Amino acid sequence: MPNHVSLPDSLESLRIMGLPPAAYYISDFITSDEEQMILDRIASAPKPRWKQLTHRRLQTWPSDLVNNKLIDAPLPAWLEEPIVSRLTSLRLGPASESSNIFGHSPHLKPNHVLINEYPAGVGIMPHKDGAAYHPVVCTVSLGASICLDIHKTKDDGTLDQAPAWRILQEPRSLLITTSDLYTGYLHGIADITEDVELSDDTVANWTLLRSGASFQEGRNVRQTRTSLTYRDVMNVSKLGSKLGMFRKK
Ligand SMILES: O=C(O)CCC(=O)C(=O)O
Ligand SMILES: [Fe+2]
Repeated sequence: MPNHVSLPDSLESLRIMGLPPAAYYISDFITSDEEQMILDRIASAPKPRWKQLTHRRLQTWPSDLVNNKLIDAPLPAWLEEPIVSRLTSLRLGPASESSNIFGHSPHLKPNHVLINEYPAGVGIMPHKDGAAYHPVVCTVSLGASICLDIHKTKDDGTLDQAPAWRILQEPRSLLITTSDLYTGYLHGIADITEDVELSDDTVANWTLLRSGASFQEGRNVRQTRTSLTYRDVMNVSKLGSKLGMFRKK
């Protein structure tokens, strides 16, 4: 297992073809050591950090949004490095003047991380991420592989239950979804214990996988998979720091 990563000069070669614009997949974005370090930090977070839903749990860093607003606060060091500097080093095109993926976002880098833990058999309902975030979403997967389903809406506005595309996310990978794919479609994860019929024909990012061959008979038996979703919350309130100032007086 390599203990370093080599990132491409441009994301263009890692674009997931056949999807609406645009999504990119990097199979080896962090090392196994980095993956384990982050999983350890997540596991050692104080219990009140977890928000327990019916079937899964999550953490939000630096905090929950209130009315789509983030109270200004830094991310903890273990979520900032090495991931954020790697994310902001990724360029969309080959030219040196080409923008990095957060080059048009309000804070020029992600300021918020959602940590979702999915036990086998548990997913997330198809949804859109909504208006709070700049439309660039970076998802780092930890622990195990899982399929993300992309859904269309039907002409009457209701959800098309059958996914239009599937993206397979391996542990230590990065998936970037932007623009139309972010705003015009829904994404979700099925509540199943096994992803099946995985192949070049059914998985949009098959040729970009670390190891398509490891999914024997096209199957991925689900294990606990944790994701880090990095986004830039557009509206940031300085309220927290102002309160801090008042307290000092
Ligand atoms: O865990 C994932 O890959 C998706 C999470 C997600 O869609 C969300 O939290 O909005
Ligand atoms: Fe989402």
